[in-house]
Amino acid sequence: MSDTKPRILRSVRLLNAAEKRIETDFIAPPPPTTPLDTAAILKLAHEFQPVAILVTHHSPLKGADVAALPESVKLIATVSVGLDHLDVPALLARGIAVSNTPDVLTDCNADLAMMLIIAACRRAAEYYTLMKKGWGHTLGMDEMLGHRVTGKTLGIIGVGRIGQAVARRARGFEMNVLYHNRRRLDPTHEQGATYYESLEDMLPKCNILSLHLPAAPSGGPIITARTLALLPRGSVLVNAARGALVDETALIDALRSGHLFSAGLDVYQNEPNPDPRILALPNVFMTPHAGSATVETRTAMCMLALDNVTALVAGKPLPTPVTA
Ligand SMILES: NC(=O)C1=CN([C@@H]2O[C@H](COP(=O)(O)OP(=O)(O)OC[C@H]3O[C@@H](n4cnc5c(N)ncnc54)[C@H](OP(=O)(O)O)[C@@H]3O)[C@@H](O)[C@H]2O)C=CC1
Ligand SMILES: O=C(O)C(=O)[C@@H](O)[C@H](O)[C@H](O)CO
Repeated sequence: MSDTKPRILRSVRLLNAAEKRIETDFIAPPPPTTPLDTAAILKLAHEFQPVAILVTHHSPLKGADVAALPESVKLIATVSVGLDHLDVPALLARGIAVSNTPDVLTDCNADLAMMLIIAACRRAAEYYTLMKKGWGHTLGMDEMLGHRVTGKTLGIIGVGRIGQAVARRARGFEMNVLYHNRRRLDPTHEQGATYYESLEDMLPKCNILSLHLPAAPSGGPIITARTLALLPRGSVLVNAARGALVDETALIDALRSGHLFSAGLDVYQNEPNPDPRILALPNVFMTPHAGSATVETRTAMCMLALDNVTALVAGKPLPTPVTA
């Protein structure tokens, strides 16, 4: 090991291609066998004095954690597009650059959102549970019926990279796509989707609502008892964005009462231990925050995070800097 190579830390073991690159290009401790929490990262950072730290949303760096980073750290490279685990203004104010991994995960997250939409509409969780129990009786003509996906009205909150990719997929299912952002897209990017400035106007028209906006660092949930009540009875909620966007008690009430037919969830307020009341609901199809969890995407995310470190140490512009 030559000490002329840059010293870096990562909070998780990366994919093999990225681990090989770390061996060749950087000096780093052995890959963690389990993800490091924030306290462990800070401790190691003081011992190791890295120039950059690769983190994920499992290891937040906010408030006092930012102040506690050693002077050696010049870049926090998050292996995620989401930034809600980082106090970006505080990091930038300390002169620490921030990078993330947009675009490379867009398609896989949109694929997973479509999986949740279809699974929630077609009762995949209940079918799977029945089959694992051994099935055992021929279903009646009107037993365990789901809802058709083709042709339905899909509302999307947050039509950025991932939201637009979901909208493209939805068009393949002949869905009518409505969307809400704080600002209307340039009409050339709308591709037939209809903009609603107000959720009050959009939600009553949705059969399915899919969330693809970021969680604001200090913001409350956008899906509450009030916004859920605006959805038509029998509609479906999908969240592959962030758990903090949904008031889970309101969601549970809506699923129990039948106001919502079902939900498809990849993210939860309390990860990795979601509310047991959600786990107990039959009409929720759940995945474990796996929106980007493919070999191809996770490899690309790790490599892009390292590309940012390489650029930083070479004094070049970061490929995917976070500016505010
Ligand atoms: N489940 C998983 O594993 C993954 C989850 N994600 C989540 O998906 C999120 C979106 O990623 P990506 O599409 O790349 O991000 P983008 O920044 O491209 O898109 C976000 C969109 O949300 C809109 N938006 C932001 N705030 C609001 C608001 N308060 N109300 C309505 N719309 C809003 C923005 O438009 P405007 O500014 O006009 O409002 C923008 O169009 C990430 O932040 C992350 O949290 C991402 C990857 C994997
Ligand atoms: O990109 C995001 O915002 C994500 O939430 C995901 O891609 C996770 O970062 C990924 O699961 C690594 O922890």
